[in-house]
Order: sequence, then structure tokens, then C-alpha cells
Amino acid sequence: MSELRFDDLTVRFGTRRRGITAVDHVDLTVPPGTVVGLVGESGSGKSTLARAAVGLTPVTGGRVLLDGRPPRRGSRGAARRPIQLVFQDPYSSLDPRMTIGASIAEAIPRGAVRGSADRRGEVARLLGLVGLAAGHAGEYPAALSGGQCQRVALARALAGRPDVIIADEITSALDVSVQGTVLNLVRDLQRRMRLSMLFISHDLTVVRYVSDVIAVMYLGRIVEYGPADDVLAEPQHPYTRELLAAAPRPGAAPVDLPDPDPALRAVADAEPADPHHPPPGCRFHPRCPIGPLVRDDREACRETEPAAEGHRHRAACHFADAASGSPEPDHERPDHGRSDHGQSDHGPPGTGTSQEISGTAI
Ligand SMILES: Nc1ncnc2c1ncn2[C@@H]1O[C@H](COP(=O)(O)OP(=O)(O)OP(=O)(O)O)[C@@H](O)[C@H]1O
Repeated sequence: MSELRFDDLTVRFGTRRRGITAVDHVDLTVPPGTVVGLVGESGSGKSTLARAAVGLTPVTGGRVLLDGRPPRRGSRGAARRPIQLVFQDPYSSLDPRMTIGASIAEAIPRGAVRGSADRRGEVARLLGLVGLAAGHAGEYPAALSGGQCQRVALARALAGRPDVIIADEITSALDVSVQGTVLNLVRDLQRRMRLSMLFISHDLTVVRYVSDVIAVMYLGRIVEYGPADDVLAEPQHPYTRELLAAAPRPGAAPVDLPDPDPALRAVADAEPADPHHPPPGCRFHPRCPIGPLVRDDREACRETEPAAEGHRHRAACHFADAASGSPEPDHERPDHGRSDHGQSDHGPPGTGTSQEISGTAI
């Protein structure tokens, strides 16, 4: 089992004047054998983080670490690739001119099998792992359904003998009817193979289904992090509460935002901030329904990057306690502070890699 860690990672596109910081000083840890669900709206930087992890996008600053070291980047088919990325669109991730068997065989690292019979056996084994019959090896992607293609993409990822899988919106392009079976498969494979997994989705309903830990991303930053049960039961960041309110658990009581005032709801319903010009202070403040309830001026929200409070479960909000029921702004607590770059460690809750984060912001 391996640990994936983003250490103060920044990815910037474009020029200094007209550029965009898609990932902004993110510290995030995927603990060994754990599924971290990364949720956030479109454009928050989730895919950029994923692509940076496997070297598809150059990083501007910070590091990606696998068990404390930069991961090896094996060339295509040549060596074991310890971090594997599975994409949203199962058809575009497979070469339409290659049979399923050839696609999977291509991803088996050199030296992992001897001879073509062994290779065929390994392809059949991988197809079996993802619940497909060995007979599919001779077919082309066009003959398969979207769900079957996504299973093949998973088989290809597993062929690389990974320690970590990053699943980026892998059910978004699938029919609702097959999303559940693919999610069950992913969870089953992750447990059986004791994989570490970063599971990315804009949909909290999907993330909550597979995740041990949930990280919430907004405008390039992680704004909340904690054990999934805690984040879902007592979200601390108003953005997480909005996501939860928009994705109620079937049969569960809806999450009430603390403010029934329509004027303030309009604030919360405002357009996301322009990622080219993120607002100063808390990036969420132009949309936030919490601040006006507890402070008329919301000066802290406008001017100061909020710090993350808490050890296992933490949120970057000056009014995190107001969001979960007790309106004491965290910037008035004695241990509050902030760092230069504004990110905390998102290490595994309750493990040695989770650091005390008083004094840093996420
Ligand atoms: N190659 C690129 N060049 C310029 N800007 C980019 C590039 N890739 C991503 N971006 C921008 O970076 C920001 C983050 O995009 P990213 O795709 O990482 O977000 P996301 O949360 O994964 O959203 P989605 O689910 O819609 O892909 C967006 O504003 C996007 O337009």
C-alpha cells in the first residue's frame, strides 16, 4: 500500500498577466489503502491535479510524492507505472483500432509476463478482475457498451500494477443504470487489491458512495477535508453545505443552510468567481451565505485567507463553527493564524502523517 501526496502543488496555465492558477498551493494526502473523494464544481482544478500526478501536466511549484519520493514515470508499456489515471470518457481512452486484448496487453509492464501465452493469460485474468469474459479480448471498443469500455479502461490501469489509481469522473459519461455497478466494481477492486485511490467527481452523491475521506476543492484550493462520515454529517465549510444541499442522500432530511432570507440565498446562488481573477481574502466570500449572518461587514472574509482549524476534520472558513451551528469566528480564536501560501496538510485523519495545522490555511 502506498501514500500519494501533493506537497504545496501549484499548476498555472498561460502568462503572468492573462494566466490562470488552476491548482493553488494544494497539500493533499491519499493515505495508503484509502479512497479520498475529491469533489468540487467544474473548473475547480480537480482534473489538473490528477494530470499533474501522472506527469501529463507540468507543475509550476510544489511536488507530487509517492511514499515520500517523486514517482517513476515509465514510458508507455515499458515499466510498471505506480500511479494510473482512468479518464471520464471510456471510448476516447481506448484506441478504436486496437482489440481490447491488445489494448490491455500493451499496458502490461515489460518483464511481467513471458511469452504470448502468458500475456494472453494475463489479459484474461485482468478482464476477469473487472467482470468481463475473456472472449471480449478479440473485440474492438465499438462493440462494447460504455460501462464495458470503462471496465476495460480499469483493466488497463490495473495491468500497470499500480499502487495508486486516480479515477477522474469515471462514471460521469455512463448511463445512470450502469453507474452503480461500475462504482461497486471500483470499490471492490480497491479493497481486494488494497489500492490507494483518488476518486474525483463533481457529484457528491457519487463521491460519498466510495470515499473513506472527502476533500472539497474550490477555485484551485482544498477548502474542507475530513473523514467522509464527518464531512457528510457535519460539513464545516459553507461551500460543502451547498454541495450537500444540492445532492441530498435519498431518504435523508435536506441540509438546511442557516439562512432562510431570500436576499442572502441570492448571494449563495451567485455565479462562481472568475478563476482568472480570484477574489481576495476567502475565495468563496462573494457567494457565501454564512458571513452576513454573523458579521455585518465580513471584513475578515474579504481580506484574510481563512485558516483551517481542526485535526481530523478541517475547513478553511472564518465562520466554520457558524456553518455547523456555533457562530464564533475562527480568526478570533487565540491559535488562529495563516501561512504565506494558505494551504494545510491534508494528511490522513488520525494518522501520523496528519500534522497539527493550527496556523496554516487550506
Ligand atoms: N491546458 C489548459 N490551459 C489553460 N487553462 C486550463 C487548461 N486546463 C485547464 N485549464 C483551466 O484550469 C481550470 C481548472 O480546470 P480543471 O479541468 O482542472 O477543473 P475541473 O475541476 O477538473 O473541472 P471539469 O470537471 O470541468 O474538468 C479551469 O478554469 C480550466 O479552464
